[in-house]
Amino acid sequence: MIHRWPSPGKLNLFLYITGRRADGYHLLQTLFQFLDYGDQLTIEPVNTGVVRLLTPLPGVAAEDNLIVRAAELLRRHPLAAKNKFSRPGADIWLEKRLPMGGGLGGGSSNAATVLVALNNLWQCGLDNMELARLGLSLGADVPVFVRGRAAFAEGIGEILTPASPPEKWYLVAMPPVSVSTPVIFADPALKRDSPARSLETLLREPFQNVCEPIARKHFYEVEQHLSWLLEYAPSRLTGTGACVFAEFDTETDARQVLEQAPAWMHGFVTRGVNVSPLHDTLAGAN
Ligand SMILES: C[C@@](CO)(OP(=O)(O)O)[C@H](O)COP(=O)(O)OP(=O)(O)OC[C@H]1O[C@@H](n2ccc(N)nc2=O)[C@H](O)[C@@H]1O
Ligand SMILES: Nc1ncnc2c1ncn2[C@@H]1O[C@H](COP(=O)(O)OP(=O)(O)O)[C@@H](O)[C@H]1O
Repeated sequence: MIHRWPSPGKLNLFLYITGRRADGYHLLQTLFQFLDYGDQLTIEPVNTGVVRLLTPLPGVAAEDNLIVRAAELLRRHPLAAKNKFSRPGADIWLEKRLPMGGGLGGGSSNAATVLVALNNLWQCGLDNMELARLGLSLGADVPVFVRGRAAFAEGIGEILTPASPPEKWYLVAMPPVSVSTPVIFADPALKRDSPARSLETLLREPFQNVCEPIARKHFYEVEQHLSWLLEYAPSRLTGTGACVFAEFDTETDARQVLEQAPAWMHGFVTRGVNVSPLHDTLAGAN
């Protein structure tokens, strides 16, 4: 049986850095919301003991692909041995819509979708907490996608408090550059001393992303896209970039601005959602 699973994008509605851990990782305070837009994974569970990704991503070796790494992690988990297949394996196809290095969390979301979907299809019986813990070893943003609730994240992204920000409409613009997260985090000018504040306080203040001035400085395309959007609506960088988003109260308003966009700007309009489309699918599968 072949199954289709959504792998949604995310936005960081705000992002502050409050310090660093001893290992150099940055301590964040960020608000995650999902997008009703993203990649699609088609998964066929098979009893071969082999995980295959049949749609390679240019520039990413299969063994480095977060889809394969997530599936292997679950396959080797002691509890996965108890699953319905004697030799759990999977054939996986990816329809990629989220730009890589876009700050929309595509790779992390792909990993989370594989963990949640294969846990269901192989009937491993791991709970979301255990899947999120497994996911954290693949990337800081995997746990929020596994848990599937909009959340205020602290630590390096793994301390999650569910949140319910307004579900606005967004015009997400995709500058044609891939921003590597370490490039932004390595810049000495990055503001790393924001005071740690409560979610209530942060929700009352104007939302900011401290990575934005760094991404604008390093990448002309980010500067160009953000400057254009700011003429029409409140707009910010997501994550460490490259994507930027403008927020609107209605879909019509967002679409009107996209229609006026210059030829060099590519983007899409979608709604922010506080429950991940992945979890809507999971609820339907059970
Ligand atoms: C900062 C965020 C906000 O969403 O940026 P985006 O990647 O979404 O743009 C993410 O948490 C990023 O998560 P992710 O992209 O998975 O980063 P990882 O692969 O875990 O880490 C890549 C590298 O970034 C640096 N890094 C990452 C996360 C963090 N809190 N502090 C760091 O200093 C480390 O040098 C690490 O080796
Ligand atoms: N399945 C995958 N989808 C996207 N990127 C992946 C995947 N597997 C590994 N990667 C690597 O992870 C990097 C970050 O990708 P992505 O999560 O899309 O960006 P971001 O973290 O900026 O949102 C990519 O540049 C790529 O090298």
